[in-house]
Amino acid sequence: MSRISLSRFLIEQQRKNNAIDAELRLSIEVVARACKAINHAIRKGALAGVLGEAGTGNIQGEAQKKLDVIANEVLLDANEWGGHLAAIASEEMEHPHPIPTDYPKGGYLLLFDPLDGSSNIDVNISVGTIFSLLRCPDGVDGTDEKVFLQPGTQQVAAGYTVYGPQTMLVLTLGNGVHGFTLDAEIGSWILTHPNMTVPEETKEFAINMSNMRHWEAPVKRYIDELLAGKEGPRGKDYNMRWVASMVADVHRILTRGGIFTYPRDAREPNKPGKLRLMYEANPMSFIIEQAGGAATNGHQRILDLQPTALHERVAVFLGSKREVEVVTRYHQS
Ligand SMILES: O=P(O)(O)OC[C@H]1O[C@](O)(COP(=O)(O)O)[C@@H](O)[C@@H]1O
Ligand SMILES: [Mg+2]
Ligand SMILES: [Mg+2]
Repeated sequence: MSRISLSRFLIEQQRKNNAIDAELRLSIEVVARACKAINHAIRKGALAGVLGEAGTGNIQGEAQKKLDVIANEVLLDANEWGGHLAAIASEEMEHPHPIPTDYPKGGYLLLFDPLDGSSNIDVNISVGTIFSLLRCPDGVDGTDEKVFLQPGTQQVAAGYTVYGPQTMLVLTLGNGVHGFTLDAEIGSWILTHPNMTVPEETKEFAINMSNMRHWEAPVKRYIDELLAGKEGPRGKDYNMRWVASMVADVHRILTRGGIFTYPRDAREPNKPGKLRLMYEANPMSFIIEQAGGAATNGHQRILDLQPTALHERVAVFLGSKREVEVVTRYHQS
């Protein structure tokens, strides 16, 4: 049986399905290539001296790990000369990054979380990269932050890489979700999980339970009911998993169903959640919806939210449709 590489898959999407143009295809290829280099650094770990703190902080006030900085640089470096982009935005940079004047430019905006789940790097647990692509309107300066502030419905592609027991890249171009496994010996992403779907029903949830005392009433009610199991109002026993890498938790949900939640809580009342809308919640919501699931902030569909800032935060409930519907309903009553 012939194997379908990411490159062949993307060419087919361009030529047969007209789902993407050449610029978008090349931009996705460049992101995927950079993720191979990040994978290489992660796999080397202590041998390459890449573990531990960088000794710096990002714009969000979070301490950066060495690999946060390395992954950001790898993605920037690859995409500024090889991508067909108008500008790049990252979790690790306060403002959009311009494409140098003498480099080729294009009509797309790339956003990424270069390393997701960075608290897990030093303990050898799965981490990931998340990315999102938007169009940059003609004649508009891509480095103007406002150009990035488009609702998630405007994404033309989104994906993530999970650096786990296998390295996988999961991608949507708005016509389904497809998973590619890195064949490290030949350096190719191979289509191994075509048409991934999230089952509508689930018995598995993901939340950081240690924050329970800070949750709002609808979240507390929802989780209490899951914990009550067969004897409770939901009438079944639920299992819980929390990797603390959104990428790994979402990948599990794409593979076998479940609900992932990172609600708003009372620890930092002025922040509507921990996760970032533009390069965490939006790409993951696009993927989950394309796989038949749902994603809300408890009140509204995440993809419909109008962003107001590049590093804006948002509450996240995503995964199996029925569960997302229940917790969203509880926020409305
Ligand atoms: O440590 P907590 O509060 O459970 O948060 C875990 C969440 O934070 C994150 O690690 C945030 O991502 P970054 O590592 O990119 O900042 C998510 O991947 C994960 O779901
Ligand atoms: Mg993250
Ligand atoms: Mg990160």
